Amino acid sequence: MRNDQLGQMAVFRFPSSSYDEASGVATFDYELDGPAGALSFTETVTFPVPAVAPSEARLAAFRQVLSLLHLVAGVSYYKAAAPHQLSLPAPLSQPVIDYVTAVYTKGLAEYAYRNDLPHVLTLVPSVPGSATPAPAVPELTEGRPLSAVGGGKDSIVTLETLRAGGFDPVPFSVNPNRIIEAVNAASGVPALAARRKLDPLLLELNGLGARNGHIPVTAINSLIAVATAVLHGLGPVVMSNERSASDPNLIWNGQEINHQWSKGVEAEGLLRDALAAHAGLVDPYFSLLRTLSELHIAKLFAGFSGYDDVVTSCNQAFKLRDATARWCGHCPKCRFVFLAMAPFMEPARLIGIFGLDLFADPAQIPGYLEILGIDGHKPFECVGEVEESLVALGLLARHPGWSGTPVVTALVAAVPPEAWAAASDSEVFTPGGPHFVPETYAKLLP
Ligand SMILES: CC(=O)N[C@H]1[C@@H](OP(=O)(O)OP(=O)(O)OC[C@H]2O[C@@H](n3ccc(=O)[nH]c3=O)[C@H](O)[C@@H]2O)O[C@H](CO)[C@@H](O)[C@@H]1O[C@H](C)C(=O)N[C@@H](C)C(=O)N[C@@H](CCC(=O)O)C(=O)O
Ligand SMILES: Nc1ncnc2c1ncn2[C@@H]1O[C@H](COP(=O)(O)OP(=O)(O)OP(=O)(O)O)[C@@H](O)[C@H]1O
Repeated sequence: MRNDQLGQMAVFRFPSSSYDEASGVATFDYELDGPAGALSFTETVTFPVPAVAPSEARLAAFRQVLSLLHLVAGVSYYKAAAPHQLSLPAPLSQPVIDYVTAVYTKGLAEYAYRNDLPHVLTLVPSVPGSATPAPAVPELTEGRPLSAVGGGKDSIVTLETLRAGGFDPVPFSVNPNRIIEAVNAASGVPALAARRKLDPLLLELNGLGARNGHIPVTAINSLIAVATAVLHGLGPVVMSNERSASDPNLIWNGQEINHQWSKGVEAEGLLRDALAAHAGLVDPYFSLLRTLSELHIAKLFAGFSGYDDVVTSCNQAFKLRDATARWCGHCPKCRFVFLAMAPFMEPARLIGIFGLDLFADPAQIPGYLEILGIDGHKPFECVGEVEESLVALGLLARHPGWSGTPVVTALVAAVPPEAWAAASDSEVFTPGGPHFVPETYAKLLP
């Protein structure tokens, strides 16, 4: 199939899905169709098979979560062509339609912006009828929490906070690579894992120049985590998504473009409502760190030195091919995390974690000016708010170990007086904003 044929695709469909209880393999089929012909894709997710067979009620709820995952995981294949029609396969309740619509519009907003495809922002799926919401079944989400581990500082803070609070969390990851495995080993807690495999045809089409871009991967990982928790008789899925994940990078065509949309609080609320309506799950998913800034989380992370040799937040280390061993040292996320951790660590410790000293290298200055809001817009990466970066820099200017370094010196001189005035320590270290943390867990937060 040539690239211009892909451009003519008119509709994206969800032909079928299946689940094999013995092997734990779920299969999700997708189809792009248009005047130049159709293309079919199959994605598989292999769930850990529970030692004890789940009850009928649990299995029924699990299958409902799988049917939602089928819809959401389609974004990877939809984006290869971005047709105007999204044809959902079955009657759905309104909260599910709302969530799926948001995943394909707001979750793909960065992709739409970068590929200049404004129609994606206003996509309206076609649905063959409406379904009645499921009755609530509270016992399906009572149990040990499942703590999603991505290998970075945030999920380590969550895992350790849950442990310290006596919640006995089960670490869980999708496609754990050697970094996540090393983090799990450092925690000493036995972990669960699911394996997700993209259809190789997608990568082939990418190679031929198909449309490509960012997808709301947290939405997919979250649903795989919820499905695993339900299957294994565990409690809520606890995420580590911070306050700043809800902040857009820019406005385009009157709509917010947020690289981290599926980590934001709007996505969290919509997903919770969809899981309640579709599978009867009560409080199945929340982010423990929702009210905290990235800087606050970095401060908490500094209290857990047992992960220094393994923690890695750089996205380059999580590519399917040619991944870096740990921190790449030259992306916005590396810059931001180095800046956020530095006020709370002596140079030797932080340089040990990263394997290099970003503040010794003047070539890092232009990238830092973006993060500080002095140049360009907030980078399309998981970085904190401009205010947090300014507060961190203010702390570094007074830090004996860091204040005289070439990068800190240059950045302190570059920040205009009005920017310093707008940055307030108290806001950054005061938890705030909307969240869905249940009462029993909220007491764990500072
Ligand atoms: C690791 C990474 O940043 N990947 C993005 C990158 O992909 P790249 O081509 O450099 O390498 P691969 O990750 O190996 O992917 C190969 C292609 O496969 C497709 N694909 C991959 C995963 C998936 O779930 N669906 C897919 O369709 C895609 O076509 C890849 O080209 O650039 C891509 C294009 O811009 C991005 O789509 C890749 O992003 C991954 C889905 C990914 O895992 N990204 C996370 C690191 C990420 O962005 N996390 C956000 C969370 C935001 C959210 O709302 O969820 C964050 O940390 O802020
Ligand atoms: N492979 C994965 N499997 C399960 N959950 C994941 C995976 N990758 C990320 N997550 C979860 O998704 C959320 C967003 O991921 P993100 O990469 O921002 O977090 P992180 O790795 O904990 O920390 P950092 O921001 O330092 O990278 C977090 O709650 C994280 O635990």
